[in-house]
Amino acid sequence: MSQTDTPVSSSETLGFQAEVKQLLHLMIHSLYSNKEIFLRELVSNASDACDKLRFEAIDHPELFQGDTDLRIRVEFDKDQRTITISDNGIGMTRDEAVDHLGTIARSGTREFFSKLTGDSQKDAQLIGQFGVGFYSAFIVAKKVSVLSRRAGVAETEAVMWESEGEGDFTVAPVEKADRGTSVTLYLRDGEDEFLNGWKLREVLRHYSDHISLPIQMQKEEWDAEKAEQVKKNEWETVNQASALWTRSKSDITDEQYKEFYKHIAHDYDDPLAWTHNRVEGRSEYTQLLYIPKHAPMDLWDRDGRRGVKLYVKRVFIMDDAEQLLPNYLRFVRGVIDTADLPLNVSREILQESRDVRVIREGSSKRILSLLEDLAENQPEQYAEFWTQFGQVLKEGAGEDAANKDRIAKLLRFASTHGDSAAQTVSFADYVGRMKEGQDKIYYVSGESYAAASNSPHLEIFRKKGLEVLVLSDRVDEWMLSYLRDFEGKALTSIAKGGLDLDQLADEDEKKHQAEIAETFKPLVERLKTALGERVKEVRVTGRLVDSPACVVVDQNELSPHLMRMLQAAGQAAPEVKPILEINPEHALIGRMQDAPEADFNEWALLLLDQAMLAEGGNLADPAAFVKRLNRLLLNAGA
Ligand SMILES: Nc1ncnc2c1ncn2[C@@H]1O[C@H](COP(=O)(O)OP(=O)(O)OP(=O)(O)O)[C@@H](O)[C@H]1O
Repeated sequence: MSQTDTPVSSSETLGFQAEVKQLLHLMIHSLYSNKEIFLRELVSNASDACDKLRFEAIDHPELFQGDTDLRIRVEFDKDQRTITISDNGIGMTRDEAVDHLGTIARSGTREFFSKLTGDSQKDAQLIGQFGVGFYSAFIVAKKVSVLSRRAGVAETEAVMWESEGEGDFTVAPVEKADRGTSVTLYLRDGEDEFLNGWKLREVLRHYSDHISLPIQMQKEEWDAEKAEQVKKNEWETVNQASALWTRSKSDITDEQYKEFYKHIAHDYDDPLAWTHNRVEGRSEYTQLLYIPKHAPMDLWDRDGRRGVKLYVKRVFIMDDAEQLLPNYLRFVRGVIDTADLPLNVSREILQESRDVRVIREGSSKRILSLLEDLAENQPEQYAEFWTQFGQVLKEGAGEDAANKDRIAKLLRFASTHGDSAAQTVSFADYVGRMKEGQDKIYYVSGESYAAASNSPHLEIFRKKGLEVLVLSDRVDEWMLSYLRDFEGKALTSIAKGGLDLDQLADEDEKKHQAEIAETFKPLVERLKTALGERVKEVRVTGRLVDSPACVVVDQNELSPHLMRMLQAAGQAAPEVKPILEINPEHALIGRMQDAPEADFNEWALLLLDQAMLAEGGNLADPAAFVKRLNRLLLNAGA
């Protein structure tokens, strides 16, 4: 080997960030049954380091210093009981080693640690979602040494980072003849199975075959005299060493697709589905896109990591290329490799490029097709997808006008049909169950499933057996402002006034309603006087069965739920006065009519307040409500 590790000055001992200590502990205890993944993680880092160098060298070719054959090497030493993974990639300076190997800079770190339960089985699952990375070396190693020299810096400015994976690590300046990083693992007792060329090759082929760079090991030959494999002074490549996405689909096994996903997505779990296509013609690009099984920790983080890596003619250009997919598909992970962009493309150029627009449209369509296929042919998988990413996909109804109709078909909702909070009903299911004469898709919205599904507005729908979609995700109201109908059937809130159920009522019912309205006119007038400015209108309704009253707003006004959301977000929302609708058939309304004039005002206010509460609203003066309620209860008992 051409590298030395003679310290040229004293070393420094530094402490790990608290989370690193926790992660190390967790990893060693929970991933023990799958320990060979350390090799995948270290090879993956080596490959990323080479990609980074190749990218920096586009503008600074001198960084190569004549050595352009990027490769990864894996060696083992039976006597020392070590395994070394080395690369001639970008390398690290002292500060980079301290930052990258002593802390966890990833977004979502805090959420991750707050979710840990102490139950190692559950935590092992979580750690998979978090991605394990470099620290997985400590699953098999009692000590890890990282010798690294950043491309472009002097031989004397290399760094030696060492740790036993307890609370701290040391860094010392050293010399290193060539650029890149060597990670040496001093194996724990009992891990000798990895000190074997055959075993290492097997693990590499299994987990790292998709790596596009050559992974080399020393050739070995059987020595009959010694009766053992003897290493030769020659390197051989043990993987296919071609970028996976450039291979033809028929040459790639599912296992290879899955391993590649784990490499690029930093996920420990298999993906849910993927799509791999080469587009030729006016624009030329290859896409290999995956849908993960779990939502990443930073899905709702504005600065969260996006998942698509951009390559130009096989050269890695950037992670996180957010222009390649619309925001509502931010959960997709994968690679897009294009021949249409220059190697020195910047994020700014990406933003304006027509070619990028074409890729984005093409990729969105591919993902939507993949989802349609899942929904159609693997409904259980689709349900899994929906639980994890449904809320994000709903954003698409507003964000992607061109694909709005396709997205609408992919949406799933809770509904009164199944009376369950599970979002499993599509618009098509709903339309298929519509009653004769029904031309609208009805929905009710609220802060939670419980609040929405207990809304008094639902009573008449339940009575008539009309299905209503129950919407309670934060994004729903926003989505509804873009999605007004589905295949010509208007999406209609049942909490808005002017609900036209007439077409579904028979003649007798209509007559009955008209008579009642007439009979109760005087009561309505009294209520209007009593409530004054508090309400926009008071009227008799046929939509209630069990409740005495409810509040509604006009069709073109903001729903009370949306208004509360706007207020909670600190936005100015116009004041909307409610319309109070009363159920003349309710016993309480009968009681009111007979109440002495002095009590009538109290009853009126109580009726309005309880209708507001039932609908999920807040009362301006809750204490007054309680006092009034108690007084009337006492009177009733008297
Ligand atoms: N061989 C290497 N060459 C250069 N830098 C490296 C190498 N290995 C690790 N690093 C640096 O250390 C950082 C931390 O590595 P680590 O594997 O823990 O996390 P990651 O690769 O960013 O993400 P993940 O944990 O999901 O794999 C890397 O992002 C990189 O900057």
